[in-house]
Amino acid sequence: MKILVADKISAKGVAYLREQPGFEVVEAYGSSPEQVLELVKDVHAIAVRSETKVTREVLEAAPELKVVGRAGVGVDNVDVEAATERGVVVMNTPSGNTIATAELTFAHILSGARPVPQAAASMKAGRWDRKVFAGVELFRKTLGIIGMGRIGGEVAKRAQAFGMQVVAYDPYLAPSRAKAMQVEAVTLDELLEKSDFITVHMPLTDDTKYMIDEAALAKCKSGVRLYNCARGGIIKESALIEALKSGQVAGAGLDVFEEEPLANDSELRSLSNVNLTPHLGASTVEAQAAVGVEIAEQISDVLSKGIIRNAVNMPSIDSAAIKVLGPYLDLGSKLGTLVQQISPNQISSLRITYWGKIIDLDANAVTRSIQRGYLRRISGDEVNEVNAPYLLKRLGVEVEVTKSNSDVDYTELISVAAIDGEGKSHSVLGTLIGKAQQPRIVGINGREVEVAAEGKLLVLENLDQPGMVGEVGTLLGRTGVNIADMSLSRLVQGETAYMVVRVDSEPGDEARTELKAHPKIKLAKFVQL
Ligand SMILES: NC(=O)C1=CN([C@@H]2O[C@H](COP(=O)(O)OP(=O)(O)OC[C@H]3O[C@@H](n4cnc5c(N)ncnc54)[C@H](O)[C@@H]3O)[C@@H](O)[C@H]2O)C=CC1
Ligand SMILES: O=C(O)C(=O)COP(=O)(O)O
Repeated sequence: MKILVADKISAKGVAYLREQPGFEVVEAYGSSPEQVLELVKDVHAIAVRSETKVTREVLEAAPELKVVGRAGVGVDNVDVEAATERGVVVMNTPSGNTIATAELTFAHILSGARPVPQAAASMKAGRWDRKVFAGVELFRKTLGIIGMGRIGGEVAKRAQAFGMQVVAYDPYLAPSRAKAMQVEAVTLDELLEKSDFITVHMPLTDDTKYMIDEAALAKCKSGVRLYNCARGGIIKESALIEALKSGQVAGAGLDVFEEEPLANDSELRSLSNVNLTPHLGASTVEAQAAVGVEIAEQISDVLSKGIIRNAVNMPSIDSAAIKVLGPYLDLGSKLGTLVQQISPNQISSLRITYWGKIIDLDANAVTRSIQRGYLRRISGDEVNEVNAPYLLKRLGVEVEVTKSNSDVDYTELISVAAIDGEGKSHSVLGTLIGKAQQPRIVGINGREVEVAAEGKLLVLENLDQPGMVGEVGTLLGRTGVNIADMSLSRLVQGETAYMVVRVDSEPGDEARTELKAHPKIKLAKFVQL
């Protein structure tokens, strides 16, 4: 397995990757986009920070790629949509640099209140300017935090230690968390009107882009101080520059920019009331050691064990969960494959129902397995749990999931029904049997059957008449196909019955043609699980 470390991650992280048996590690920092295209052509994993851009083009140039690991939080340098389409897991290390970024934010807040960088520069220049560099106190001032996630929360604690009043705007903030953090949850407008200092801590999205623009700045107190250690573009730079010049904003501290690296001639560089750092939030020894090792372990787990943690494009399953879910994932994948083979090529939806123990587990992962199983014969190797939902959506197939607590005859039961264009349902039912949790098919199209969900199956719907089992047995025997197991079922005597025959080898053309042409057999499908 080849891993490209495209941005500088900690030496410990790289060493961890090198120690893994069968791993080849290539370190290539500061490569041009053209060089990246060349470097990725045979890699299975790419480790990045925020510098290397993993674009759609890069993903297309990497046919072997399984995982992109971001040693840090923001994945804005990765085309997550394109990765998802291609079944590439994108993962980050969400908490390793929280404290580092909260502390840098505080360094900026303090440097905005007390002009330490400017005073220090003046001292270095040989001056003693005591009057020029007076500041303001944080004590009893109001800090507005926009985005109360991991970093916002740590900034709040530090602000409280300084005796600041904290107000927060975060549309997804649970009232209980606001209460626990002793912050006042307010609307964005209230925050803008009340705050002496404002800091932003959320990702750059369509909703957050230019959240602080001319109109928002006009709502702020005159002399407000603003900080952005999250993502460039949350505060509109052109509006901020004007407000810094007019004095509406007394000072600003920026670690991130609309374009990085910041242009040499950016006006921000020449304003005396703004402090700039070159995207240093996560740049502490501790944070880099943490995220470097974390991403190395996560990449290794995906490649060697199939364990996915902190994925941003699929639900994560850790090793403990995999132990419990493993048999369900296997059953789900088989039910998906089976239902696809007994239904028409074009369906409009997949209806999945869970009963029993499974409803208390993370059924999301099982749903993805069913989707992957359904697509196995349609999309081949291209499909996995990451892109299965996307690929089904692209085919126009809706997926409906129901968890039912009604009584059933099994400890757990999964039903997968493919609904065709005419609304007709083609369904399979499966369960896990015994201590070994063996997957079993216990129903097909509303008929009870009982057959191990493995190997080669012949699914037959025949007229319920004497001698059918014998006829099928003779036909298969004559064409050299041995029967391993068989299950019979019917709804009403005299109507059609279902026969599920587990066979040791695939019936040849002769047997298939005969079965299909048989006047008493309405459906004959050979299914490989
Ligand atoms: N400067 C640097 O080097 C670093 C920057 N970051 C950036 O800091 C940001 C925050 O990171 P974390 O706290 O770890 O993320 P997080 O996911 O823990 O928190 C983000 C918060 O933003 C909130 N949010 C989302 N949309 C919002 C909206 N429209 N308005 C207000 N709040 C909204 C979410 O509810 C969440 O609570 C990310 O953009 C991350 O990339 C993170 C680490 C280092
Ligand atoms: O983790 C993040 O979101 C960061 O912005 C840190 O970026 P970096 O790894 O220092 O290039």
